[in-house]
Amino acid sequence: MNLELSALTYGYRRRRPPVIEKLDYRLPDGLTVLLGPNGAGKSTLLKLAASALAPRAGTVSLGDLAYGSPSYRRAVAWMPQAITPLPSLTAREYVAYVGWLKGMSRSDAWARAERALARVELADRAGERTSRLSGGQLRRVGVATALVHEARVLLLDEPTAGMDPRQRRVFRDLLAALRDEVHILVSTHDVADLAEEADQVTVLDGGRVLHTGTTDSFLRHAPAGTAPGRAAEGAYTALLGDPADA
Ligand SMILES: Nc1ncnc2c1ncn2[C@@H]1O[C@H](COP(=O)(O)OP(=O)(O)OP(=O)(O)O)[C@@H](O)[C@H]1O
Repeated sequence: MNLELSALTYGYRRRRPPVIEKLDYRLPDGLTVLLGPNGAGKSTLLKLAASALAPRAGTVSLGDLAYGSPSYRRAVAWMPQAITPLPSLTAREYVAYVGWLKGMSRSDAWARAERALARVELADRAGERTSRLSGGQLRRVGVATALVHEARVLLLDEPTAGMDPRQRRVFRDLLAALRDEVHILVSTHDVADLAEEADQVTVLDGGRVLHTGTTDSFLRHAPAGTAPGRAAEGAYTALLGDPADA
């Protein structure tokens, strides 16, 4: 059961051209990285997929779940760019609260919050107030909120932005460990960091899918002679054109 967008169109302002126009996209299995320049429409696409925005036209489907229904929202977890901590709640309370909001019983949510925090390696911080966690830890709490209600699709908007290299490593390992259980779509500007580890790479530009396919097929766009370790950047630049011309 894969998330599927068909002829999806969305614009923030009626009189302006849409930001996303007639977009067809099927989220593959595993870990997919969503790349694209500023303003390409990555966040908008993730919000539409999460049913946080209502499309102007087109459809979003996930099996037979009704788009935007409580069961759809339980199956699809979305982590926006900025996670606001609820200062008075501990990490465990926060994760359990999200589970409860998604329709779980209090006791279930509480028990699974513990497990979800262990999965993101934050069991030892479960009793810490969210306001005292670092940005990277807060994003791992965000992933735990998806695991608590056993989402099938995880939509992550620039989760590694602002993380130091060690935090990024922890986060990459976490996504790699989850890729067999959930379909993950993660937007990022860390081209080199995430793209080479992904199963699939999708490049969005001007609200259109410029490329989608396996990581190997993406990396093949790198010009011949690209230095080892620069393949992802080379492929990205080749697909989008030289930044000096942008
Ligand atoms: N709330 C909003 N109101 C009006 N226009 C918006 C709004 N949010 C986004 N846009 C516009 O929609 C377009 C796509 O924005 P979006 O945030 O989806 O791009 P993005 O690829 O995620 O960019 P970035 O990499 O900078 O986060 C941009 O032109 C942006 O200015």
